[in-house]
Amino acid sequence: MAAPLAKDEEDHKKHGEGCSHSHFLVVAYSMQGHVNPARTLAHRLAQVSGCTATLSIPLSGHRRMFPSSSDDDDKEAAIVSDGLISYLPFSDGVDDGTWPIEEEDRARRRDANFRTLSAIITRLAASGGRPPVTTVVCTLSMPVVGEVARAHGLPLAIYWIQPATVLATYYHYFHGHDDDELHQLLAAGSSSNLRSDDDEVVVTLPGMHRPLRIRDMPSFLVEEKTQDGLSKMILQSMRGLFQQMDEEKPVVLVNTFAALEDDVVLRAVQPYMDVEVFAVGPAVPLLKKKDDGGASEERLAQIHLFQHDETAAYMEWLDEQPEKSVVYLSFGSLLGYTRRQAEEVLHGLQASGRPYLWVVRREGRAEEVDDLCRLSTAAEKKAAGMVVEWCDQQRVLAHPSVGCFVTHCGWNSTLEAVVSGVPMVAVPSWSDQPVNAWLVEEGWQVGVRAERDGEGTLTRGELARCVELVMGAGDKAVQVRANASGLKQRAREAVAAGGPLETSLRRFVEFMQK
Ligand SMILES: O=c1ccn([C@@H]2O[C@H](COP(=O)(O)OP(=O)(O)O[C@H]3O[C@H](CO)[C@@H](O)[C@H](O)[C@H]3O)[C@@H](O)[C@H]2O)c(=O)[nH]1
Repeated sequence: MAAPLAKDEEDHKKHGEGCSHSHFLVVAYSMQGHVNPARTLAHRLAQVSGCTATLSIPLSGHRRMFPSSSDDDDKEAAIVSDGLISYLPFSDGVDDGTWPIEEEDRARRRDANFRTLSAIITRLAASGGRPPVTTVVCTLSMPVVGEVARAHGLPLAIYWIQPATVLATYYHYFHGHDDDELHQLLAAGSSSNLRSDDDEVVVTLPGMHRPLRIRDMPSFLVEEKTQDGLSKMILQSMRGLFQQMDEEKPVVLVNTFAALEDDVVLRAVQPYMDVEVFAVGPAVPLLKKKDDGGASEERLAQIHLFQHDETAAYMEWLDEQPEKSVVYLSFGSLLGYTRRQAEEVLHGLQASGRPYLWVVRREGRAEEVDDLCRLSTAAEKKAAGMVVEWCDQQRVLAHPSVGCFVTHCGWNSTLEAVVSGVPMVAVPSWSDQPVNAWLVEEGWQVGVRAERDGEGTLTRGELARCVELVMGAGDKAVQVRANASGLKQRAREAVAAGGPLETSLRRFVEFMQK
């Protein structure tokens, strides 16, 4: 997918030098859950008339996306294009995908990130074929991106790639006073007489009409006193992001759409945050199918940061399964399995009596889990299920044989299931996932939340019970499936040509041109 005539160059020529042209530099971390929505946003912006977009992620991830791209340290990275947007990496000077722990290392890498991101803006301004960058879009919290934008005198937009409900929760948490209801609840939750699974203890955040329980809150807030180093670091960086929003008032783009969270954006976010908020989701490219009707978007091949299990022939296997019969299970791109959890999942899937497709990434897999996966893929089990290391999840969820998604409720996975109308069994783990599970179960009623046991494991019995609850013949299952297909329809209306997503993106572009 190497360089030359890209749509953005053509566009630039077409619009001529004097004409107002927007070039969005979208910056994201090298994580699948960040790259996917960032790339989709960049693609959609590039399709707005007079717009160009470039996606920039750390070099470590860029190399995984484009294995054949230049790897020579002395040379400038080649600009890659997929015909719609360009890709140019930035570098932390180490480029091995690790996170810096030591203060000194962190400062060094931050300097390198600043220099190389800044160089991208300079380079794009100098390259004749492309218009200069006019807006920098930063995915969640990346403080250095704001600094670079400031240094170049460019406006910054924050791209919130989680639900508006999570945005509202953090906002009210960081803006709470000591006597604030939310703070009292969380403080009480971490003391001995209240447990985080206590259903009686609820809080209604300003502007939200449904109450949240402690267990529905983002994990970083609930565990503030007990959390590990990584969670502390993430909460700290979220705090910084909200401070930045208070001080600089950047535009905020949210990966959501009206049918999911209109009331939250209007009542719990917009009146409090005092910034322009644009709903630009769902950031899930639609697969073009014959019966897609109004959906005009064509999906460019998904880019994966993980080795794609091409040999597993899982799509062919899905073709052989009856309609809506398969349980698809994946816990996203970050979580791993303990031996016990893998055993419980395997037996739970088998006990469900339905065909299953299970993703167990090699990375983060306990060694002993390997045998289990071999066991599950052995010939005699093949009719029952398949285990793959990584799949094209968006294609899997769009496959007619898939009847249920057992998910950790990463926001991308959740939206992908919504867009495909697949009912969910929610097994949230950390970060925004408990909130997302609450939206699935209580908000839109398109799935059920599974309970973990005292050790935090999803047991085989619970898994089989929940799968039956959404795939079986009971009233609840029938209702959940009807809701899921209704929401799919509304997601399609949101992204249809001339629909609310297009309007919102155009309004955002116009706002940035003022
Ligand atoms: O075999 C697989 C498994 C996953 N995916 C894709 O990987 C992405 C995973 O994203 P997500 O579902 O959001 O999960 P995480 O990778 O865990 O994402 C992190 O980032 C998200 C966005 O901030 C948060 O919502 C999550 O809680 C956080 O864990 C999705 O687009 C999937 O389609 C594949 O393509 N193939």
